[in-house]
This record gives sequence, structure tokens and C-alpha cells, in this order.
Amino acid sequence: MSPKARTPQVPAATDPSLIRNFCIIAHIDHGKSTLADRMLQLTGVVQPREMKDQYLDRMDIERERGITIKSQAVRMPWEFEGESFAFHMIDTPGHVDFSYEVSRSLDACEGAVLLVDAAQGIEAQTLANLYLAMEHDLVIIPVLNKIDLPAAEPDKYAEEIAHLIGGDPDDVLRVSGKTGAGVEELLDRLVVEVPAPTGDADAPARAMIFDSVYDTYRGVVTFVRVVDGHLSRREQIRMMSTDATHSLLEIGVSQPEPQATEGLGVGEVGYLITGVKDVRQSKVGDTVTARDRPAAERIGGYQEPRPMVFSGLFPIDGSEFPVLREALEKLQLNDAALSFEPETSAALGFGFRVGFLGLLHLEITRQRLEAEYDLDLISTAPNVIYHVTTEDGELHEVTNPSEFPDGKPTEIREPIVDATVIVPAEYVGPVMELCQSRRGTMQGMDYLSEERVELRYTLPLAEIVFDFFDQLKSRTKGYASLNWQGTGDQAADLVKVDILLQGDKVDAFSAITHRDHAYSYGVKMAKRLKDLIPRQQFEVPVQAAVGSRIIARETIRAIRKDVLSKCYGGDISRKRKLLEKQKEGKKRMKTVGTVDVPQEAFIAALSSDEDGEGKD
Ligand SMILES: Nc1nc2c(ncn2[C@@H]2O[C@H](COP(=O)(O)OP(=O)(O)OP(=O)(O)O)[C@@H](O)[C@H]2O)c(=O)[nH]1
Repeated sequence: MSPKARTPQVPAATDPSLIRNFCIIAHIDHGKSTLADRMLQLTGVVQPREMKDQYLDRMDIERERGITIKSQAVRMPWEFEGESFAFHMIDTPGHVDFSYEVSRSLDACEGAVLLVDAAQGIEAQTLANLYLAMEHDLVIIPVLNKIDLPAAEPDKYAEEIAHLIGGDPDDVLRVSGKTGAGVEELLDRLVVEVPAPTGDADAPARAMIFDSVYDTYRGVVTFVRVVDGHLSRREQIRMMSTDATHSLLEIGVSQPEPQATEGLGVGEVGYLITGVKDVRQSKVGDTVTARDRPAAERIGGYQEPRPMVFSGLFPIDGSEFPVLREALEKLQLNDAALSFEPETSAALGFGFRVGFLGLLHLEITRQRLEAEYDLDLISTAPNVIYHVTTEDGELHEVTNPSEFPDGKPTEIREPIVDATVIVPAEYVGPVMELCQSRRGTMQGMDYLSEERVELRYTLPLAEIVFDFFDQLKSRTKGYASLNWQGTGDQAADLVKVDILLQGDKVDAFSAITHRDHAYSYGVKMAKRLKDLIPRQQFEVPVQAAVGSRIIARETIRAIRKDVLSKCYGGDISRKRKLLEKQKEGKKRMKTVGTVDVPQEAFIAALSSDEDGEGKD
């Protein structure tokens, strides 16, 4: 956080009737950050010359990818009919993987701006967020954005929105985050339509944590929304899930730079700094109370984040294992959904089995580990959670192919999701084909308008975590939007495919697939390894097997790599150099059984399909 926070004074809006807490929910790229920027400017909390695009997307990685990962709360003053109000705007992430974070932010609000791109209309993520906001009983203010675009069709999409949420198309506000048109009117409407927070000011303090950030200089910064009572600067606080107590070093609000205050009252949204360094001491979803006058009950209603996808992360340089552990521990604070435990692989050495919300979450985490902690990593193929019952009646939870029990299971269950795809009508065919090839079952189809269709499918999670979204985009020229939500599990005919080198299993390549896909996976991996592994002194069979049955085989032919053969004559120093070089080369090899495999081969084999072929 910046040490020289210079911002205009915001009235100490301890009177809850003058507070409005809201968030902006939108599909990715519909302009949430740009609208937030305009609000910061119009309310005067950020001066024009300090303004930079997407002001709130602080983290470098967010800027790089252009997406918002962490929610953040900003306080803004607003004069309306002679009274000074204080807004707390809570920024929410827009991507499908982070719906858990969205739901936490929604809990801190009474209202939501439903922002829809006037040239695109409602997309899958708009719907998903809207349903979440409705579940949280938020007042919805529908807004069409980007009305300055020549391609904008506000009338058409106002109809679409009104059709969806009820009400009159004329009530759908039209704004441009870019030019600022309509944004003042939106702020006025927020004052009028969003209810003021309610809570018992005299009750023991209760504040809920909706975000927690690890800051290198200040330690853990915890974002809270006060529900009851008052948290004061001089108080000791208590985390209700663990009963741990901490002194407050600072309490304050973001405007958006941190501004220390004397305390936070009912309905206020701000931050706490306690000086704790241990990232697990400030849990998202927890309730903060005062040590000396603690509340009796925690604030309920939170959903624990559950990882859906697991992958092994291994440092390429084995000595970086402790750095990886520390880095994961630090990321965990920012990210309540990240879980990990140590894992050992014969092929890849020491690493961690890491749980993620989805593939984007995996990718972002990996990118942060590499960028912020300077680690080089290999990740193994993502795996969902399977429940396998063996003949002895025991139930195994399998998040890693290596845990897949031997022998014949009596039942295997896999997670399934309800997926919604919104797509122009002409692409319905290709989308249905794709869903079918991924073992999908159609649940329904609705026309949002004459040209746009909402398709609903139940699909196995394992079939969509890999490249489903990419496939969907390429089959619909980028027009489809996708959202999904876990809904339970179903029995499925799944098998573990092992890859063997010279008869030895290479653990990093085992995969759990549907029986119908086992053969194509086996053939593909065997081929890949044959191409990537250099010839050895002896013949090496590369096999794919289901149980003891071999389903594919390739052979790496033998070669005697005599580096000296080219050196006729007696230049002994040159010969020595070549021998040294060959020895160096050996060091970078991993030995699997009797076969030397360059680590690059593992990395290349595990990297995603460079030839773009799908799983089907
Ligand atoms: N013409 C026009 N472009 C806009 C407007 N608002 C946003 N954009 C552009 O739309 C793109 C996406 O805007 P962002 O504000 O980054 O969208 P976002 O919803 O915050 O995106 P995520 O954070 O990735 O979810 C950017 O290129 C913006 O410049 C607008 O009112 N008019």
C-alpha cells in the first residue's frame, strides 16, 4: 500500500442511514473496471492526474491479464439532496472460477449494479452473477454500458434485461464508462434505491471478513464489513473461528488509498491490520469480534470454498521445493480456495498436490508463482475429485491418479456440473455437438431473443476443465459464453491409464479417463514420449495400459551414442571435452527404471496439446 495516501476527507459516515454498499456485477469485459474508474473520478476520490485505467486492479498480474481477481472495497462520498452520503463500492471478479469470491463480496452489499454491454447483451456470467445477487436479496439496478459504441443497441438489450428481471425497459439506465455519460445519474439512483445497512449499533461488534490480502510491508490486511456494533482502533479483536486475539495496529477505509480512522461502525466497510504474518490467521468468511465484549454467534451464510480441480506442481529445480512451499503458503492468504499438500513423483521429484477452483485459477496461481517468486514449475494434468468404492466396500477419495485403487472398483462417481451456454442461434448445432462429445446431457434450451439462445447441459466436470471453453470459443467464433456450477456427482465408467517406459510406470503421466477415451489418451501419450525421449543404448518400449492390459505401444529404437566416433586422430583434449559434455548432459536426465529421460521431455509431454487436438 502506498505510504503517502493523499485523498480528500470523507465524512465520518457512522450514521448507517447515510451509507450505501453496492457492487458491480458483469460479464467479463463488459466494462466494470472502467465504470468504477469513472465513479472514483466523479466522486473526487481520485484526482484526474492520478487516474490510470483500471485503477482498482492493483495487482500486476491483474493488469497483465486485464482481469480482476481480488475484490476490493472503496469508499466514495456523494452529495444528494443536500446530504452527504458514503458509498462503499466492492469490486467483484468476473470469471467463472471465482464465483465464490463474488458471493463473499455480495454478502457485504445491499445493492448491485447489473452492468451489461450495450453491444453484447446478457452473457452467461451476467446471468450467473444476477442469480447470485438475487439469492443474496440485493436490490438490482440494471445498467447498459458502452452506449457510446456505434454498435450499441440499447433498446434491444434493454428489452432483453427487462424480460429477464421484470420491470420496464425504460428503467434500464444507459451509461458509458468511457465518456462518463449517465454515471452521475447512476450514483443518484444508488442513493435512492439501495437500502441503507441495518444492524444493531449497541450489540457486541461483529464484522465479516470478505477479503484478506498479504502485504509484504504491513502483513495481513483484512477487509471487513461491520454488521453489528463498533470496532475501535484501541480494541483487541478476536477471530471467532479460532478464538485467536490480536491487537489492532490500524483500522481504516480505502479511498482507494488506505486512510486510518478511529474505528468502523454498523454498515461500514474497511480494513484491519493486526500485524499477523501468518497467512492462515485471517480467514475469509470468518467473523471478527471484540475480545472484551465478544459476540455470541458468528455471522452465517458463508459457503466454504471447495477446490474442484487438482494438479501436481513441481519445481524444475528440485532445490526450490522450500521456496515453492513458502510461496504457496503466502498465496493462500489471498486465496481461501487454494489448498495443497506435499506430493512425491518418481519422475518429477518433490512437489505439491494443489487444489484449484478451476483452470483459470490454476493458470493464474502458476503464473503468480513464477512471476512473483521466480519459480520454474511443471504442472501435471488437472484431475477432478473421484469417489471410488472398492470390492471391500471402502470408499476412496481420489484427487490424483496415483491414488486410484488397484483391482476392480464396484463404483466410481465423478462430479458433474450444470452448464449454461449463451450463443447466437446459428451456432446451436456446433455447441450441441461439442457437449454431446463431452458426455453432456441436454437439460433445456430457451430463446433470450430471436437471435440468442440459452442452452443448458449437465456435463461431467472432468470433461470441461481441460479445453472445453477453448473448443466452445473456436466453434462459435468467440460468440459463446459459458458458466457452470457444480451440482453433485454421477456414476461413470472410468479407468486409470498408466504409461510405462521399459515396463516401469511413469507416475506423472497416469490419467483417469472415461473408458471410451482411454485408448486415444494412451496412443497420444505413447506417441508423444516416443518423439520426445532420445534413443538409448537399448530398445525402450513405451506402453499405455489399463490395469495389466496394454492398449498402446511404441518403441524407441536403440542407438549407441558414441561421441568419440567423429574424433579420428589424436586430439586428446577435444575427446576429453566431449566426454565431459556428455556427462553434463546426463545430469539433466531423470532416470525412470533404467531409462534416462531428459526433464524437458516430461515438461513437453505434459504441456497442453500443441497440435490443438481436443480430447475427443
Ligand atoms: N467504447 C466503450 N468502451 C468501453 C466502455 N467501458 C469499457 N470499455 C472498454 O471495454 C473493455 C473492457 O473494460 P473493463 O472495464 O476492463 O471491463 P471489466 O468488466 O472490468 O473486465 P474484467 O475486469 O476483465 O471483468 C476495455 O477495453 C474498455 O476500454 C464504454 O463505456 N465505452
